[in-house]
Amino acid sequence: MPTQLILALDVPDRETARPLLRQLDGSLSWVKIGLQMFTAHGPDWVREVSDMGFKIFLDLKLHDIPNTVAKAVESLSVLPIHMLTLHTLGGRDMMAAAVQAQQTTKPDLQLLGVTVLTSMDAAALTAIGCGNDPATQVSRLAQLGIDAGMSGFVCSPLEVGQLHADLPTNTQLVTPGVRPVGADKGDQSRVTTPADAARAGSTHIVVGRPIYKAPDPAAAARSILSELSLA
Ligand SMILES: O=c1ccn([C@@H]2O[C@H](COP(=O)(O)O)[C@@H](O)[C@H]2O)c(=O)[nH]1
Repeated sequence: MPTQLILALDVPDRETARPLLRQLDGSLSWVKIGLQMFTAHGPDWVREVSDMGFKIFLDLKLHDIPNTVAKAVESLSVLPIHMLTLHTLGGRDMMAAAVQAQQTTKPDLQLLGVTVLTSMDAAALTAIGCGNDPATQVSRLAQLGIDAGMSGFVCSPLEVGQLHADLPTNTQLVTPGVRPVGADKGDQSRVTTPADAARAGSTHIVVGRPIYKAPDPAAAARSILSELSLA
């Protein structure tokens, strides 16, 4: 399966998002709804984007005690979503409780564990008391997630090769931290190009600002898709 492109739709409101989605309809299958739009517009927005024909990656990065996360997964299971994130840092029991809730309520939902945020570099990990470099920490958290029954992970494309080698072959490896050559990195630290992410084995790449801030978002998306198809 070729690497899929997911648009991170981090815009302030529906009035901004709707025309963007209409422009991108036809070239894109996946839209990521994250904290900004979900806190503003909630489940109704998820249903609206799904009704437009997009597959939904709901990126809420759940992180709480096991019972609370499991109940949140149950509540979210009524929504038309295909992927949902939680933080692997919540630990094995939290992930296992989430997996159990997902299997009972929505067996086709992919639960993805966020490993080390792509905005963090080695110094940022040291500052929170983690002695591992990002690659070692990503591998450790992903292995914990596999033990808990998780179906995939969010990491930087820089770690995908190692995870590919270490994890079961059907593991979804979803990578933000992707920038076309010359694009502004913004607050991202661990980045590569779409082509390099595809060659490393990302199953999906997540791209936001380089598309929705581009003068022509549809052209920006087409260019990334073409880069993925040639990789
Ligand atoms: O480690 C992570 C986890 C999630 N994200 C999300 O991906 C997008 C990236 O947007 P860009 O504008 O392309 O930087 C954004 O929604 C993040 O919340 C991430 O970047 N890193």
